[in-house]
Amino acid sequence: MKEIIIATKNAGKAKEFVQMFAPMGFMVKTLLDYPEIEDVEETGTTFEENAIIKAETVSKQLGTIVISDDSGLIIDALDGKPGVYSARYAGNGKNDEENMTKVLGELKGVPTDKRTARFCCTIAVANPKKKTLTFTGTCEGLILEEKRGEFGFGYDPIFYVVEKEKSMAELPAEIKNQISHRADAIKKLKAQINSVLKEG
Ligand SMILES: O=c1[nH]c(=O)c2ncn([C@@H]3O[C@H](COP(=O)(O)OP(=O)(O)OP(=O)(O)O)[C@@H](O)[C@H]3O)c2[nH]1
Ligand SMILES: [Mg+2]
Repeated sequence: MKEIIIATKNAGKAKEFVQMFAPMGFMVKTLLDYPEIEDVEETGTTFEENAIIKAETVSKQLGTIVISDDSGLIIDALDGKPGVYSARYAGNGKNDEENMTKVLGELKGVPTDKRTARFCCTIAVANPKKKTLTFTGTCEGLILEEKRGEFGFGYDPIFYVVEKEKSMAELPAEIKNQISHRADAIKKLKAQINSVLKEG
């Protein structure tokens, strides 16, 4: 079976990579399968920089092709925050609930038309023998005033997808995986998958 290694410890992302790559016959491995690999520090200021740092660091250690995903939420009324700090917006070690509570507090009183936001995802593919490639996807939406829905992960319960009239967490995985920022980036990656996964 063909195998891809995703340099992530985020179980929500890992599940979506499995859902989107298993139908193509890929076995997806993540850093949960490589406990010896230490956390990679995300020192970049953009999704692209962080995606490249994660993929290249792990690719060097494993000596093989490694794919990473750096993603997050950009909120216009907060000048683009939480952005690359999405995972740790409420502080290091804080969780999705605390991050959402912080965002909702900061947007209190902001009217609907000013609550525009987008999810962004950059996937990097690092190959020890080639230049690193990146693929970026986005998904537009609005930030709700309260959480809705139980599916997905991260900020999905407060992210409203206008054309579906539902929060991202109210959409089943099959739908999220057609419209999300990650789906958009993965579509671009899949279009070049054979050359991307060539070792030499
Ligand atoms: O509602 C959401 N739906 C999504 O589809 C989604 N994708 C990303 N995010 C948020 O952005 C952070 C990424 O930060 P991030 O790329 O550094 O990942 P991470 O630190 O969680 O894991 P790793 O891949 O670095 O190991 C995550 O924690 C989430 O808060 C999402 N939220
Ligand atoms: Mg991270």
